[in-house]
Amino acid sequence: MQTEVRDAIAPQEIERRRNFAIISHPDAGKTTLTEKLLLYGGAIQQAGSVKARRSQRHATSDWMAMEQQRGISITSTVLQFEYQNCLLNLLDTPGHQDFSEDTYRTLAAADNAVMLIDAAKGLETQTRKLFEVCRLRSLPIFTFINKLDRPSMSPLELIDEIERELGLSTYVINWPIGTGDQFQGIFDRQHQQVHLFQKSGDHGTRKATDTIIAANDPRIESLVGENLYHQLQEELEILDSLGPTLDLEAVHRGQMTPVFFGSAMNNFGVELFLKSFLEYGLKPTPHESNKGKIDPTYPEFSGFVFKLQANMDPKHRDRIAFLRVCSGKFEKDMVVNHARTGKTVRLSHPQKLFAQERDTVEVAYPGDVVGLNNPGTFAIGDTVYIGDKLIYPSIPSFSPELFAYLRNADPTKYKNFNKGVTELQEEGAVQILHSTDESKRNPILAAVGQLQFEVVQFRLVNEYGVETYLEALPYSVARWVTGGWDILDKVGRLFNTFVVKDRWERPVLLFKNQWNLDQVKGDHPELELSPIALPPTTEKA
Ligand SMILES: Nc1nc2c(ncn2[C@@H]2O[C@H](COP(=O)(O)OP(=O)(O)OP(=O)(O)O)[C@@H](O)[C@H]2O)c(=O)[nH]1
Repeated sequence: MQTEVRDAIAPQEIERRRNFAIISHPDAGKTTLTEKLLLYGGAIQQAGSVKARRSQRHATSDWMAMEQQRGISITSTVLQFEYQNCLLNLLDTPGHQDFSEDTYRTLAAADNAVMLIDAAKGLETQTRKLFEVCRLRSLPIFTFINKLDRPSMSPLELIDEIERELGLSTYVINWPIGTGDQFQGIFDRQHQQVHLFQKSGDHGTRKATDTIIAANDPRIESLVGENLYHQLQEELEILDSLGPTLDLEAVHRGQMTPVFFGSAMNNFGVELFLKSFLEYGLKPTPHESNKGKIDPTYPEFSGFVFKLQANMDPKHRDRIAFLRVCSGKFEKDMVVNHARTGKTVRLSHPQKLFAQERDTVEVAYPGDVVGLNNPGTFAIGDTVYIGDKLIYPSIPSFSPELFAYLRNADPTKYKNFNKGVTELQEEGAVQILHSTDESKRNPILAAVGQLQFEVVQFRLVNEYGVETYLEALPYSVARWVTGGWDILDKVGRLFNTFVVKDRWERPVLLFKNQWNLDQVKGDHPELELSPIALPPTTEKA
């Protein structure tokens, strides 16, 4: 075990970092907003290049050819960029909702979430689901309501929906003046300024310079039109009288969300959002561990793995573990302790995962994410540390919604089949359950979306040389039995329920629908059922 105590890291390296993930429903504009943020950060010269780089990479990738065929993104990266001397880490997640398990895990490594909403649609299913995951972690949420240049719901209605349905209080930082064809700009309540909207002729591929005028400038009425001007005055009065003041502590506890309006495509409202996010967003936060909260200023290096990904570069058949740095300074080639195995590991070839480009990382600080070479060393949730033994909490699995037996088409390849299934399970590509009937050996794939199945089958052929077929099971809800097998034995037979076991041999109940689940809950109030599962704690230090 390494005993050398390192120097405390420069506090400004922690102070200037902000780490966040974007949660949204497909099509709300996540890619567009990401590109605009990178544009302001100077990480790219022209919006559109992230997508372009992605597709270049697709051309050289094999299993990710699926992404290209379907025009979806399965992989995720971490985009690091600087703005006004702050360093932002955007934990980018797959766009497609079938891969939301991946997003759930990524949220475990995020300090802040940006909730992106399409102004015409309001809250949508995927956003609600991801919001629930953020709530579990009490993540601060910054809301950006997008596409104001298109016909939208009323802004007051949008705010009301967030408050009512998510139980989140709102504080409006900027307010739209008109929407759709009538969209004239936004009112910045904090600086008492109006930013006039100009449609960007080039789809906002370059940075925009807003025309800003002071709120008391007499020209505003004529610039935005008499009707909208009066409407704005009325709405601002409503906001002033109803809305609470910005309570930063409540924001940081995830109970109040600062709200911004804009149009990512037109680069409008994006910079104002970015500036406020830097001001109010949480800096790298302390993380719970077996030794209590570990502050980012703790001088020893520590971090945890939140995601694994294989074959990002098919030429090398590589496997990457995404490590979130929690404390101390990460240095290339450092030797660290691996909490789960008790072994020491040299962290060689660390990578920065900007879009699809890889750069070697020499140093990294709390809030950063580093890509580590992973020839099977790391599993999701693993802690690495220097100094006193630390263990960060495991990363939960969420209820899958689709289930199918996976059958091996060629029994002579059973070894490859088993290896492939085990490795894909460890990587978190899919959850695996098993029937309690020993004669039924085939694993049950359990996923959030159909495409997860397809990726597993595709990769089993491409990486393990095994053809498989699926036999769908008619269930849509899974619940872990908190009390284990004993309580289940006491309860006796359950109707309309399929009892299976997870990879740790714990009981899981599958239901056809919510109604069946509610019925079982009603009939057996003594059964404690959980939609979330944590790996069993193998060790306490
Ligand atoms: N009118 C208008 N269109 C927008 C705006 N922002 C994004 N869009 C369009 O909305 C569509 C979806 O945007 P994307 O950025 O691809 O959305 P996404 O959320 O990344 O989508 P997924 O990849 O499916 O998750 C695209 O056609 C964008 O051009 C906006 O401010 N105004």
